[in-house]
Order: sequence, then structure tokens, then C-alpha cells
Amino acid sequence: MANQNLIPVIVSGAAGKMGREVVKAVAQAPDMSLMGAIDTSPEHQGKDAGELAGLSEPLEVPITNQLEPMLGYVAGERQMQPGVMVDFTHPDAVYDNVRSAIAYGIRPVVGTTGLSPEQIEDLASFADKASTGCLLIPNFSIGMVLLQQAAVTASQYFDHVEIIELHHNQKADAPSGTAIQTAQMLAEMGKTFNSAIVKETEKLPGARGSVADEGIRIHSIRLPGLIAHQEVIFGAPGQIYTLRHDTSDRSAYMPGVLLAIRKVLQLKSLVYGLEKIL
Ligand SMILES: NC(=O)C1=CN([C@@H]2O[C@H](COP(=O)(O)OP(=O)(O)OC[C@H]3O[C@@H](n4cnc5c(N)ncnc54)[C@H](OP(=O)(O)O)[C@@H]3O)[C@@H](O)[C@H]2O)C=CC1
Ligand SMILES: O=C(O)C1=N[C@H](C(=O)O)C[C@H](O)C1
Repeated sequence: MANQNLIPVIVSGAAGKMGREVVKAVAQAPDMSLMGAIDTSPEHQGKDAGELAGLSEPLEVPITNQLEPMLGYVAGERQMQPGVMVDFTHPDAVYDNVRSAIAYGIRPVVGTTGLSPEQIEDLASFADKASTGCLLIPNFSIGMVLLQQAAVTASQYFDHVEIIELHHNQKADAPSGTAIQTAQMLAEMGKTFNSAIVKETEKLPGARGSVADEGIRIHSIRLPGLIAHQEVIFGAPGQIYTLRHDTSDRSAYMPGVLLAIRKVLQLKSLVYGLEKIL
């Protein structure tokens, strides 16, 4: 029987690396109920989401690729709190998934990166019109929020900065959503970084990385053996200041994901970044 104190949660991308962690975290959260586990991968259809996530007992929630019927089912569940969809899928899929969720009044909590600025703007206006909360969080780890805060502070004193992000080689998008967000935060300080003092020639295209807002350079490394890592390196005559964050296990993201599921219910529009809900 439905429990009106529980938050009904749909996990989209439930068979993926992040989706499995989220299934486990939601199943163990006392105030949440896993209602649906969506994934398009053919080999996982019909499998129990809990068993796939490594839980000892089945959750009796099968993996299915039927997002819209699931959104409709949860939207119609009047005995519970409003529903939340957590999305960890693919840059090509996330925009449509979020539009669909908002159309059903289901609040999206989005970890998937790779949305374009235009897509984010469009989703913000769609959420606004529907008065529906939506959270876009490029990085759910508290350590990254602290790194970004330290980087913003340092950027007041340093005029030269480059970002290196390092990820596993199954990652679809580059640069990472976190690196883009970090560069945006530094760019908002209102100055131009990295004024060139010589004319540079790239003998191999891309050797100097990509140039984000206000001259900030981002370099992307992809290797098996990595999970998710980022360095922000500031330079000035005679000194280097390096900030680094390393993720060694995807469980690092789960406190942030659970917080976002709870917080999104209090919102009426789209909010971007974990730091805004801490
Ligand atoms: N915000 C954050 O803190 C973090 C964000 N991420 C981001 O999350 C996303 C997922 O990462 P990760 O778990 O490593 O990726 P995975 O490839 O391991 O998992 C994604 C899963 O989603 C499935 N999928 C693809 N399209 C759809 C769709 N339309 N509907 C439902 N399921 C779909 C995939 O199936 P198939 O394999 O068959 O395509 C796969 O099973 C990435 O964008 C990544 O950058 C990752 C870590 C932390
Ligand atoms: O793909 C990943 O793994 C990650 N993606 C996010 C990003 O693009 O910033 C967050 C974290 O870096 C892990």
C-alpha cells in the first residue's frame, strides 16, 4: 500500500554505473520508495534493479525502457508525495527525459552532463512555466563544491588558471560538466584570465586544450583506471597553487543525490549546482 510520507523515485539510467548506486541509495533511504527503474540497455530488460545494483534481496522493481508510462503511473499516485526522476543516462537522452518528466509534474534531479547552454535555458523556461522544481547538478560530491569555492577565492588573486579534468574512458562528453561549471564560476569573477605574453602556435591542434569563458583553458584526459578527478592550477610569478579533487568510489555522490531528491520538492523552477541547495 502507498505510504504518503515516502518520496516516490524513478531512476533513469538504472542499469548504468551511477544508476546502480542511486538504486541502492534510494532503496536504503527511509523516506523514499523506488517506484521505477528505467534503462534502455537491451541486456538488462526485466532484471530486478536491486539485484543488478548488488543488493542481497530483490526490490521487485524490474528494469524497463518504458519511461512515459512510468511517469504517468507515478504522477497518478495520489497517496504519496510528488514524484522525482533521477537521471543518469547519456547526453543525447537527458533533454527529452527531463522534458517528459516535467510534462508529467515529476521533478527531475539530473546528474547527466553534456546538455548545451541552449538546452539548459530551454529546460529552465519549461520548468518555470510548469512551476516545477528541477535540479541540474554537474557534480554531487561535497569535495567538488569545496574545491570550487577555493578556486573562486583564489581567482581574486591569480590572473592565470588552467583546469585539468581526468575521467574513465567510457565518458561520452568532454570537457566534463564539472569543468565547464568551474570555468563558469571563475569567469563570473568579471576578469579575463591567461593574457598571452607570446604568440603561441599549436603544432598539434588541441595541444593547449579548449578555451572556455574569459580565456580559461580546460584539458580533458580519458584513461581506464580513472574514475573522476579535477585539478585547478593557478600560476603567478614564482608560485603555483593547485587544487585537486579525486573520486575513488561513486558512493561519494550519494549524499548529494539524496539531498537533491528531498530539496527538489521545495522548488518551483530550475536550479543549477549543488552549492545552491546546501
Ligand atoms: N553529476 C554527477 O555528480 C555525476 C554525473 N555523471 C554523469 O552521469 C551520466 C551517466 O554516467 P554513468 O552512470 O557513468 O554512465 P553509464 O553509461 O554507466 O550509464 C548510463 C545508463 O543509461 C542508459 N541509457 C542511455 N540512454 C538512456 C535513455 N534514453 N533512457 C534510459 N536509460 C538510458 C545506458 O544504457 P546503454 O549502456 O545501453 O546506452 C546506461 O545503462 C553521464 O553523463 C556522466 O557524466 C556521472 C557521475 C557523477
Ligand atoms: O562521467 C563521469 O564519470 C562524471 N561526470 C560528471 C561531469 O561530467 O562532470 C561528474 C563527475 O566528474 C563524474
